[in-house]
Amino acid sequence: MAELIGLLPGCPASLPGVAVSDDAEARSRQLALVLGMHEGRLSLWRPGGQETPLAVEFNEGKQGYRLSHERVRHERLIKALGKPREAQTTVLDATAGLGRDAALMAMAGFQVLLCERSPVVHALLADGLARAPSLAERMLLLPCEDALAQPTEPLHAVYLDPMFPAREKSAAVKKDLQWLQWLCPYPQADEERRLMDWALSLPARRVIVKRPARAPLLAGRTPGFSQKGKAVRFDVYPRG
Ligand SMILES: C[S@@+](CC[C@H](N)C(=O)[O-])C[C@H]1O[C@@H](n2cnc3c(N)ncnc32)[C@H](O)[C@@H]1O
Repeated sequence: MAELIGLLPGCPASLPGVAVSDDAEARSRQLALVLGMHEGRLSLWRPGGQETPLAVEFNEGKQGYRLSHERVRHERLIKALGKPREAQTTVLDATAGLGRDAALMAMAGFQVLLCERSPVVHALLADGLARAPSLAERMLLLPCEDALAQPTEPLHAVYLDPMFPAREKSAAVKKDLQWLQWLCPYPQADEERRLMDWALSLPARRVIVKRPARAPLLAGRTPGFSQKGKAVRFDVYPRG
């Protein structure tokens, strides 16, 4: 599907898509989405659409609020991570997406390695990090091709948040989530199993999996315990 994205002037080189000169051309070629610079940020939007373009922004709005130092320790994800052993504070976020969860972990004091396999999402994330230098000191975005690589350094945790189909009834699924769903296909059962096996094989003290509250277990694996919220839960697989 990625070839249906229009790439406006100013996009990073070598992204999958078709070069277009402006929004009007993207619309006339019936492209579903365009990527380009909007208000100084690399952004994704629907050609001719009224929605706010999607960009990674760590400093403003709801995300900026969630990232205040006082707030992050109340986040379930941070509780699921538990206390790191001294000098072993690195978390590998293997499904980084727009980096929201990774930023929470970084604000809580972890060093976060980020993998993202979608080149377009990777480019949005890289752009957001370039505009948030103090956060970027604790968030290292690995090259796109390094997804599912084999890090050798001891990790505190591996974090997985694979795509999961939105609930049928939520007609109000936000546009940016819809666009992300369009860019990043849902994993098939065998891919979920590979992802989980890979995560469990890494030198980490725990694997944490984010799921919608009522979703089945990832790859059918029973966790040691879960941090449950109304909408999502974090399944924790301690590794000793
Ligand atoms: C639900 S989103 C993650 C959202 C993220 N936790 C956040 O806070 O923004 C899932 C992301 O994982 C990525 N992904 C899925 N499988 C992957 C893999 N094997 N390696 C790297 N990224 C993967 C998808 O491209 C998608 O961007």
